[in-house]
Amino acid sequence: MTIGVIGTGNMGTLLIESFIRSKAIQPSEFVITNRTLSKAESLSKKYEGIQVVPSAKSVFKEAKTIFICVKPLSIYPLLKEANDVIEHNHLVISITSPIRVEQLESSLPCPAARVIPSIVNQTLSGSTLLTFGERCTEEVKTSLTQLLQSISNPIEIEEEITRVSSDLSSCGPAFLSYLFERMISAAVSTTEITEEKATQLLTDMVIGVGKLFEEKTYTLDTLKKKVMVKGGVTGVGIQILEDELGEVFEHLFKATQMKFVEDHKEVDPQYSIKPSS
Ligand SMILES: NC(=O)C1=CN([C@@H]2O[C@H](COP(=O)(O)OP(=O)(O)OC[C@H]3O[C@@H](n4cnc5c(N)ncnc54)[C@H](O)[C@@H]3O)[C@@H](O)[C@H]2O)C=CC1
Ligand SMILES: O=C(O)[C@@H]1CCC=N1
Repeated sequence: MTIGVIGTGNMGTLLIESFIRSKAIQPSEFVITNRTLSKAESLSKKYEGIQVVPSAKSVFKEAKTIFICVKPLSIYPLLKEANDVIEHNHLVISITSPIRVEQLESSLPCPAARVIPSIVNQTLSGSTLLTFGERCTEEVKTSLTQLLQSISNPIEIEEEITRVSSDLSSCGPAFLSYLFERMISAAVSTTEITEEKATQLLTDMVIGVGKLFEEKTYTLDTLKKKVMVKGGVTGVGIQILEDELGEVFEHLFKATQMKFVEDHKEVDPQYSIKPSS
């Protein structure tokens, strides 16, 4: 199976390396390009066999299944530039949230899908958010889902829950890292613990909690109850969280929804189909 990747920044590189790590795709099955070609070339030096080509158009000539891993506004011009070599049996996969699959298919002669990855996919875990265009046949759906299963838990999502799903799955690692940093700095500023020791303890704890969830030992609620011994110290901490967190997460999800509307306002004029909501 030849897989094309256009754009080898953070996410393009992550997908290539994860598919290779999972052994789902051999380096020799990749045809890749990047605007700054040296970035793609450094990947082909790291993984012998990856083929680097000079343009998006060349990727479409060499591969039928193509991941487009560039910023939202760059997608439309890229598809237009490659237009005369895109055929009905290509499959175009975009990895960004503010472009709907209908918008992609409206500017293509072939099926399109959207796969929003997460930085955690590089550990061959976490979700990928999957949405199929109307032109995707059952065969296309099955083979793309199987491919994604090698690096993630593919979850099919409807357009309406795109932003919040990506907030949880793809932005979530950054949100949690921020919260963990705040926990560490508060621990350091209010007690005698060093930043190094606090970071070590928190990191070990997070890895352990992840493993407990992976082993399905506890749900969020049962884990919380197990630690919260009656009359104990955890309950005192949870009470502070309940009293003081306020509506911070409601505000967060509202703010990202508003940013999503702004992103669509920029991207939508490029496509003939406007979003329905
Ligand atoms: N960073 C993250 O955790 C996630 C990002 N995404 C989405 O992935 C997309 C890419 O994000 P990043 O990889 O972080 O960005 P990035 O800026 O690291 O990578 C984009 C790459 O595309 C290349 N590029 C741009 N136009 C090109 C063209 N016409 N032909 C060939 N290469 C071209 C650039 O040179 C750059 O290397 C964004 O739309 C983002 O929304 C999706 C899920 C998670
Ligand atoms: O398009 C998205 O939703 C992702 C989430 C993080 C960056 N881009």
